[in-house]
Amino acid sequence: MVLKHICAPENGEKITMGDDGKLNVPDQPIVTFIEGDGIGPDIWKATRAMLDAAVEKAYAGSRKISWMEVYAGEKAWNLYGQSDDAWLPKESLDAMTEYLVGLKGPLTTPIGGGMGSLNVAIRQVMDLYVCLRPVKHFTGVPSPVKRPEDVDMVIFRENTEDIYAGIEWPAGSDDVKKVIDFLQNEMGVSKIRFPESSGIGVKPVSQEGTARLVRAAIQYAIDNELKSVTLVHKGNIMKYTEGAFRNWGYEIAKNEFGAVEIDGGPWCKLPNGIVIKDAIADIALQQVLTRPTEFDVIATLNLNGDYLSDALAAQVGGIGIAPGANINYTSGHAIFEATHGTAPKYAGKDMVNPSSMTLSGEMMLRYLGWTEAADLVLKGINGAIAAKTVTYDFHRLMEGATKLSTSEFGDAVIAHMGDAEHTGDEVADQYDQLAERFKELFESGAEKSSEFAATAMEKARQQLTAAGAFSEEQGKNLKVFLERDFSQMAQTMRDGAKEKLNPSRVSVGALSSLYALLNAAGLALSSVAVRTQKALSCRSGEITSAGTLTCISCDHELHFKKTGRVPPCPKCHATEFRKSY
Ligand SMILES: NC(=O)C1=CN([C@@H]2O[C@H](COP(=O)(O)OP(=O)(O)OC[C@H]3O[C@@H](n4cnc5c(N)ncnc54)[C@H](OP(=O)(O)O)[C@@H]3O)[C@@H](O)[C@H]2O)C=CC1
Ligand SMILES: O=C(O)CCC(=O)C(=O)O
Ligand SMILES: [Mg+2]
Repeated sequence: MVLKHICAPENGEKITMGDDGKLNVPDQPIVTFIEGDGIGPDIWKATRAMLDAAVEKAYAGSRKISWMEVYAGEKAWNLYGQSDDAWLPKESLDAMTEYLVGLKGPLTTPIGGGMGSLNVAIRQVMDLYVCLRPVKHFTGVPSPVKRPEDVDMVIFRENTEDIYAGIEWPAGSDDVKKVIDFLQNEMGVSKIRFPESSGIGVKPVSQEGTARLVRAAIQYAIDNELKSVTLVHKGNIMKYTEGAFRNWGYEIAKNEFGAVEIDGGPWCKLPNGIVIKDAIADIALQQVLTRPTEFDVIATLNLNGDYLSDALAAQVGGIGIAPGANINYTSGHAIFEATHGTAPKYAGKDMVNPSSMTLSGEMMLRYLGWTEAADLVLKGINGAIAAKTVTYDFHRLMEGATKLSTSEFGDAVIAHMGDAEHTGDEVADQYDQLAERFKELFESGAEKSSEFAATAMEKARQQLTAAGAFSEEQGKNLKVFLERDFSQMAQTMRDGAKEKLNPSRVSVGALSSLYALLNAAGLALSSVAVRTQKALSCRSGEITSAGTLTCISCDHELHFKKTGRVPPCPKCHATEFRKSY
């Protein structure tokens, strides 16, 4: 590809899509970015610093993003010669297509005339058919509703069709006269109230477009073990577009996912219990506010999705913390961007909340499989909000908060990435503390043997007991659990089953410490005593690190995302479990 203004970074490789439908992500992937108009440069600068810091902290230099700037909007217009096609240069579209994944700032769209939306153009040209917008409350964020924590939804907005397709003609133009003439004389339309002064827009909604959107939404609900998918439409009025969306949506659920109707339909249920239902858009807008717990995944058309995403964002603290992604799950192309626009009155003031773009970056890291870095971004944002160090939008609604600029907030988030982990359960926190101290002591010693590991673990217990972290007896119990998890994990890794360790869980608590230690020590710890299966099993009441516990009696699985206390089996009440990762 010959590039005029875009410079491919010297270091870095392309992300590609494999034949198996999975992304191949090198350790130094080239990721495109568009700064954007208005507040775009402010939030991009802070976001880049936060994402780079998270990646550096998570992977200590073994992974790094090679950012490549591509141009759109005002910056492109100035750079590419101030012509009509300079707003979104072809080479920018080509580069975003070639490099697959990007992060984008907001772009201005004039109202009531002028060029069409560049944002919509990127989605259409790259065929990014899903606009994915998760809406979730962060503890401590001010909200106008009583229970913002009840809002935990993901919007799947169709991104390439509907009235957003940009097929429209202005009132009085020759084109609109032709269209109205055709409608009246060829199609027998008599319902255009003021034909002489009407503008006309066209709303294409296809079966294929609906199917791929709804398919992605249902798959997401399955992958994330959610309870329902709601098709939101205005199909009572717009029967052959929005009504068809609803009908095609149900067909996909039945034909591709084995859904069966509940009580004669149209609601239906997948074999795993996920309910597929629908709601007319006006009442849906009320119900997401009054009964948010009844919505998990919302699959909807382009315009409805646009309205719903800003309205829902308000319930969890506003548009300053509303991330999003535009994705084609088949080709792998994905451009991540905030839900909000260019907020021109704040442009260049280093004032607005960058979280919307940073959380879009967090979604991007997760999309790349860089879960540990994504978790650190969340940890940093949670930490900054918990410390009440926030930007103006939250500050104006929070008691006793400190107001930070965009860049200062970014620095605060980076600082909080290093906070100690807390599980919320005191004993689980003590266990994580013991694991972390054990790791530190082991790493600081020159010797890397299993004997030294045993010494370091005992020393960690003694030090923390002396420091008052727990009692003598608690410390002894915790050490038994830690020894068990350590041996179990060493065995998993010794069996060459490192890949069985789900990386999304490895970054959490004791599991993270043990993983880092065993990963670094390698074969030196291969002689950690192999215990009997009995001694390696976990029992109800004990503490254990993140992982999967399988009931020895009925094979029911419990998925621990962080360190916690083992409960009795919720299915058969047995008390003994096998652990895996
Ligand atoms: N994907 C995209 O690129 C999008 C582009 N746009 C375009 O953006 C332009 C401006 O649109 P507009 O309707 O003003 O909507 P905006 O989303 O740009 O801004 C509206 C208001 O939302 C609040 N806000 C937005 N971003 C932030 C942030 N990061 N932190 C805190 N508060 C924030 C501000 O509210 P307050 O003043 O109350 O603090 C702001 O005045 C238009 O040209 C539009 O077409 C719009 C949406 C998406
Ligand atoms: O393209 C635009 O200017 C606005 C788009 C928008 O509001 C959105 O995609 O949410
Ligand atoms: Mg919008």
